[in-house]
Amino acid sequence: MTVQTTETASAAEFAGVTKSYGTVRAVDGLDLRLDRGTSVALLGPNGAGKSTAIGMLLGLLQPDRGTVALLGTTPAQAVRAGRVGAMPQSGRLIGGVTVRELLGFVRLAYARKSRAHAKEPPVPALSELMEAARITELAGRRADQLSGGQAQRVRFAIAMAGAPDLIVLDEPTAGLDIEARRELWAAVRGYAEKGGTVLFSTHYLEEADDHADRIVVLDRGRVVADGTSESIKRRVPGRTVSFDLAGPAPSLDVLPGVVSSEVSGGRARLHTTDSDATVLALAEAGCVRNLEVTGARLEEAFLTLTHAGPALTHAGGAHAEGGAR
Ligand SMILES: Nc1ncnc2c1ncn2[C@@H]1O[C@H](COP(=O)(O)OP(=O)(O)OP(=O)(O)O)[C@@H](O)[C@H]1O
Repeated sequence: MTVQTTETASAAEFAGVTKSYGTVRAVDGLDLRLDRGTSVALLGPNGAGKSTAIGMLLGLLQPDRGTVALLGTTPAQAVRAGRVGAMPQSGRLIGGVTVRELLGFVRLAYARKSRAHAKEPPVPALSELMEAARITELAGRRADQLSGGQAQRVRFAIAMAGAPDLIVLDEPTAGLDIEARRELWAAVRGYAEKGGTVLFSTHYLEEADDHADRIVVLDRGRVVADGTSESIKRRVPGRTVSFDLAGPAPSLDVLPGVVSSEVSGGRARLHTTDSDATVLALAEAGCVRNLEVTGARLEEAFLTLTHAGPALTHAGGAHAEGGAR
């Protein structure tokens, strides 16, 4: 039998976890194991149960059934020991202090704790923390007078202040512009590259594609897909044919193989189960330029796998790839 110490245990583990609010079952029999040193994206349409799962992982909510373990202990113990850093979806930064003062205060609280438990890793220096979160130039600014992107990076620095083994980010880039999103992800990547474990939820599918080693798709509280981005895309049969319309558009939906179509800004995108036949028919119609045939994108896979899409083809049938779950 393998003995799991807190050092060798998985980063997080849900076993048969269920949580309801009244008659709404937000999380429904969740089994999920997150390995250390990985970046995992939690995807799902609104109401899929992502925040509820994260709330239980952080010990903010108690499961009705099942167990949640965090770094080999209970969520409450791991959080109290500063071993997990969290960026919740909402929450204002306190007013009247500068970013440097706020971070200094949080860091000091962790440093005291770290001295009290000599085994824990030392907390990072303030300058190191600000550099890692890309907020050095904000040090003298009032914490309650920052833009959305700046405030998120400060929250990220707060999450990092205790040198955590795991960070949990609940929709970290919601409402941020492209530049602010890029800055935040650069900071998260820096943490992951040093071996940190990251769990994040997002509605931006390209963020999951770009920043996660593994994607877990939830729908109605259940796991409906689990694997790499590539493996999830492969679950959607067929391919996407895109082209610029060069002339009046034919009836795209009736072309051979086509199951759906959309036209936007003069460019058509067809989802087809027989790309060869579709392309031949388009060539005969002679109305296409800049033709491109690609596999399904994560967005198509997501829409197919969850009730957010028109077709509920696989819901309820969890599919795991690799690793222990
Ligand atoms: N405090 C609450 N009281 C009652 N119902 C709740 C509560 N919190 C969540 N729910 C319900 O539980 C379900 C799961 O919600 P949850 O917020 O976990 O989903 P989510 O995937 O995080 O959604 P979103 O992407 O919109 O943030 C939804 O049906 C939601 O309405």
